[in-house]
This record gives sequence, structure tokens and C-alpha cells, in this order.
Amino acid sequence: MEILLSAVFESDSECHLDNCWYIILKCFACCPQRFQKCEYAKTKLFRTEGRGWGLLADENIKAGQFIIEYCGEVISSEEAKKRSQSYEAHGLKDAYIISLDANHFIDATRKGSFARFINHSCSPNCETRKWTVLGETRVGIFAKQDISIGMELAYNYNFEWYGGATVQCLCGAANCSIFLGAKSQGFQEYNHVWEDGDVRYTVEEVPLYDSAEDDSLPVISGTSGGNEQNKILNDSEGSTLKLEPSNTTCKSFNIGSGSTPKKKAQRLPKRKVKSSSRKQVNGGDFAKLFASKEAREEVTMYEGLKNEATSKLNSVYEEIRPTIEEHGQDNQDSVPTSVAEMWIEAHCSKYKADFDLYFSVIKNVMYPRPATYTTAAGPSEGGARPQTANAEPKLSEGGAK
Ligand SMILES: C[S@@+](CC[C@H](N)C(=O)[O-])C[C@H]1O[C@@H](n2cnc3c(N)ncnc32)[C@H](O)[C@@H]1O
Repeated sequence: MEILLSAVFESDSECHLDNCWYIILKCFACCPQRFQKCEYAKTKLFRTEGRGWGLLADENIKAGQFIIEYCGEVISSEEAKKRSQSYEAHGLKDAYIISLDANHFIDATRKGSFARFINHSCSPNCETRKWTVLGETRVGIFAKQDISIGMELAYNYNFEWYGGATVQCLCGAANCSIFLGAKSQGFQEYNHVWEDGDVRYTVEEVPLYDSAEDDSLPVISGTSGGNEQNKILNDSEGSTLKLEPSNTTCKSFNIGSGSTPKKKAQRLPKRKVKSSSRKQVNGGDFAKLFASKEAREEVTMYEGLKNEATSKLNSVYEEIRPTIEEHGQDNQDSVPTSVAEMWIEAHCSKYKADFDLYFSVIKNVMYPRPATYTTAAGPSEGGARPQTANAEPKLSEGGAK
């Protein structure tokens, strides 16, 4: 049936919006089929207990009937991983990424149809079906059984979902898998699913967490940690690294047939805070480039000030580190206001010192000083303030413009 229908779609359909980057969101008004004409069943949003929004049937739906297409941004699997981690890190509770084919996912987080509101059930009345339309795979939600008006629509997220985090399932079905998308790719990447009798299952095989190892890790890009597996990391050069799943460093859950894990080995996430001293300009090296002694001295002085501000920032960080760690964050969010203020102030001083240094370098490049140049005395007490972006460099008559 599915093959037959997809063949009909392929032969009859024609769409003129080939360059649209949201391929799933293309306008299908030109296409005669119900799927393509967005002839959805009547549905209604409603608020569930503990599961956020849900979608219910607003008319009687027959078994096998097409209900709605799952629309969203079509993205690669790498992008799906990145987004899923980033959404999680930003505290997004609900996940809207489902698999389209081996290499593509549909992300309905920011854009999508009402299908994004359909919740999971381990005993669902709907199912997803994939269709090839004009060479593109699309996902539709279909009724598995007759559904009466007012009933909640639900399909099983297993195999399709890229939830990332492990969310406890509240579907209430007798055969509930306990976790949403327990068999989905996202879930399995997040949690190594242990087999009974697996030697890695024994605690003796699991190395203990050692916080000293933290320092050797690259900085985690935009995530608050929690899942080491397949994490996309940025090294100090900004290139991406991928941590391959390790058999010994993952959370373990035993899924299926109601069994629970005998022993659970969980390694704590490794965290490292962005180093405030990255990407620093070495003012000493810049200073050497200037022919003028005054320019060299000025740039060297600003480098000194910048180094001071950097040390201050690092020492403030050391001071607030316990509070940050207590909050279990990789960054400086969610700390008490007084601590945040201290951190912000140190950052501002550092930014200002950076700015003064860069400005001094640029100014001396753009306006090389003749011997009669009026130098800025620098920020020492009583001296003139260094010139800033708004100030014209003071040039004596005949100096460079
Ligand atoms: C595709 S969204 C479904 C719509 C969502 N309820 C909303 O308010 O936007 C998937 C999210 O809904 C929640 N959810 C769906 N089914 C659930 C269930 N059976 N138990 C608990 N939470 C569920 C989870 O937070 C999940 O990440």
C-alpha cells in the first residue's frame, strides 16, 4: 500500500518550489494528493497533565486515515546532534526532532506543523509513516485505529525521536517503556543500552571519576555537559572534535521487557569553564613592530594593563568557582547576583583593557608618530587617559592625518 501510494505521488506530483531550503515546508498547493494538499484531519491543541501541550482529534478519524504531516526544518544528523545538545543546554524541556531517513532529521522546534504537539504513547492510536514525494522523504501521522472526536492523538516515539535527554514517560500504558524514545537513535546515543551478561556491566570494569582529569579536556561548546558521548567539542583553535562513545563513561540503562539495571555505572560529567585568557593579543610582539619608542612604550604599557586585568579575572573566577560548581553549571549563569556582578565587573575591566591595547596598536599603525607626537600619558593617576575610539589622536601640525 505504502509503495503503491508513494509511486502514485511520484508520478502525479509536480512542485515548482525546488529551491526552498525548508524542503519539508514547501508549498504543495499545486499537488493533487491529500498529503500534499495538506488535507489534514481536524485537530485541536489542548493542555495535558504533566506532558505540556497535546493534540486531540476534533472529528472522528478512521483507522488508516492520514492525520497530519510532521513538518519542520530538514537537517543533517550532525546538525540534529548539535541542536539537540544545544536545546538541552538552553533548558528546552520538549524535544521536536524526529528522524527522516538515515542521514536526515526534521526539527520542528522553531518551525513546524501542529504535528509537533503530538505526544508519545507506548500504546498509541497513531503511527508515523514515511513517504517519498518527488524524491523527498516526508513523514505523515496516520491513525492506527478508529479515533473518536476528543481523544488525544499519540504515536510511539521509538525509533523516530531524537530527544537527547532521557525523559520519563507519563503515557500511563501498561507496557510503558519508562523513557520516551527508549529505542530511538537519540536515546541510544545518549545512553549505552547494556546487554545482560555484558562484561562492562560489572562495576569493577568501570573506572572511577577523577576530577583531576577535567583540566585536560577541551572546552565544551555551548553545552552544560551531562552527556559525554558524541559530544561535539571545540578545541582551542575552534575546530570541532568528536568524542566517540566510550563503553566505560556512559550512563547505563537496561531497556526492555520490564527489567531494570542490575548495576548502574555513571561517570560524572567533566566540566571546564571557558578560559578567559584565550585569544589574547601579545602586545609585546606588537610593540616590537613600531619604529617609534613612544609607540613601543605605549603598547607595552597597555599589554601590562591587559595582563593585570586578565589575572584579576582569573582570580575572580577562582573565587566564584565553588559557587558555580555548586550550581552544576559549565558557565557563569545561574549564580547569585553578587557573584555575577563581581564576574561581570572583572570581565568589563578585561574587555576595556583589551580594547585599550587594540586601540593603541591600531592608532599607532594608522597614525605613525613623528618625533613631535603628543603622547598619551596612560591611565596612571594624574596622567592623561589613553585615547579611545571617540577621541582623535593628538597630532602636532604636519603630523599624519
Ligand atoms: C514533540 S513534543 C510534544 C508536544 C509537547 N508536549 C509540547 O508541549 O510542545 C515532545 C515533548 O513532549 C513531552 N512528552 C511527550 N510525550 C510524553 C509522555 N508520554 N510523557 C512525558 N512527556 C511527554 C516531552 O517533554 C517531549 O520532549
